Amino acid sequence: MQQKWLKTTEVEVASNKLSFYIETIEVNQLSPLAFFAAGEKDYKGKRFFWQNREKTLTIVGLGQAIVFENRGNHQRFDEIEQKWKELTRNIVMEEQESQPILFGGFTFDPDNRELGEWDEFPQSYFTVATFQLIKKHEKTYVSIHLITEQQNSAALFDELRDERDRLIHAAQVKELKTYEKPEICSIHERNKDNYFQAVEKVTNLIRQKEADKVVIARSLELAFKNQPSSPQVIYQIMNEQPESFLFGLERDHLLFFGATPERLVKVKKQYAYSACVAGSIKRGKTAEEDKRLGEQLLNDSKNLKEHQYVVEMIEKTFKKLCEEYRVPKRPKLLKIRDIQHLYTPVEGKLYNDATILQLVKYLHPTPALGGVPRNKALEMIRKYEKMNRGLYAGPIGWMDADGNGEFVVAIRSAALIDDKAYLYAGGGIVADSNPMTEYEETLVKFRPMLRALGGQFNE
Ligand SMILES: C=C(O[C@H]1C=CC=C(C(=O)O)[C@@H]1O)C(=O)O
Ligand SMILES: [Mg+2]
Repeated sequence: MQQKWLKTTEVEVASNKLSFYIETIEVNQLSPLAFFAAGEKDYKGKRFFWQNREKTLTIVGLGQAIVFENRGNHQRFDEIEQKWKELTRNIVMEEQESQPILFGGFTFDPDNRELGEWDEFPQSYFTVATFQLIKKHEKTYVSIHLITEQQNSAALFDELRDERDRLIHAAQVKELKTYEKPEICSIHERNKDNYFQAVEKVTNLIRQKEADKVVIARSLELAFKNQPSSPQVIYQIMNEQPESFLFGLERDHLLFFGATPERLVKVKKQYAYSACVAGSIKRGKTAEEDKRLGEQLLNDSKNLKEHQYVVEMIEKTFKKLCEEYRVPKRPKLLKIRDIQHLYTPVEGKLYNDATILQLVKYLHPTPALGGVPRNKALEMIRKYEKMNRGLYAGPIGWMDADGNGEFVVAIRSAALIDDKAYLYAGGGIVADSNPMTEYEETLVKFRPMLRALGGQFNE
């Protein structure tokens, strides 16, 4: 096994008896998915996977050095921020190749009371992995994280080194493994009638000026012949959705995974980057038709309105948190495998004390997932949608000890629980929405997950 030892660090955790031990090595040629799969037996339910859209950063976590969970409604962003700061305050990591990463997600709406597949899930769920792989610009680092009260942990740390070497070896053996698609035995459109009623009701309320925009979603339930595995489905989205951000987050029996085109916010050295992604049309079957559909979308007043609400809200947030920022005047097209969207990137230089989790707190939910006005829209979603979104449409992502990180909006996503999967998709309802068109838009938005899970539809 070729590897280069980089650094072992021990830090005292502020205002606590804990110590945080970190050791990082650089390894040659290691497939992140194979490393994830190497944890199938011992770390299932305690793993995560992340890949950015540019494919310059992949992060895999196996095991949990620490878990931050929050079941309360409010302050959940501040609470995670404070816990992470406390844990990392004494870590000096500037310019390190590989840092400890806090990875996890926030549910869409902590005030939603609908029962279902998310009953066990906390409102925020973040972990630092025991074994963390980072692949950054073709270099791969594997770190061990141990957070413990124990004074003498040398023997324990040696065991972790052996375990790390075992995992790396197992991943190298499995490097080129391919996975079949799962076999579906039934697909059920849950609450389909309710969805049509909700869209109609909300459209009417918008026409009566009760709100400007509300995003209504629905879900599909799939049952499989055999229980699919997490590496099996992540493998599919890696092959099929190269233009999207990919994520997978396990907690006990649940894997939440997806391929989203929508960045909520990225922070790098005090610069913040967000994106307004809202307004949709399908891809064309030929280059010509695709171009025509794109032009149609760029000039469609209903979709432009859907989009504009998002731009206004993100711009307002950047104005508050940035000393300078830039918002293009007109949207562009963002084309991914199944769909094209209106897209406006936003960037700015943060005031010194602004943090990524503050941005997440202010931005979530943008009107691409919630609506305008925000609280009114959330009330209507709770009242008419009649499902619990769980992590769907919530912020999911990572941050490091220096405050850099990236969160995406967890759409084009599904929860896999044993031999069932729940897929989610929604769309922005405005005054001139039509229920059938919105329904058809959700069908297109289900495609990425449906395809990955072995579903059939006419391409
Ligand atoms: C709510 C979803 O998409 C949002 C993001 C992009 C375009 C959207 C739209 O055109 O309605 C939605 O606002 C979803 O995919 O489930
Ligand atoms: Mg739409």
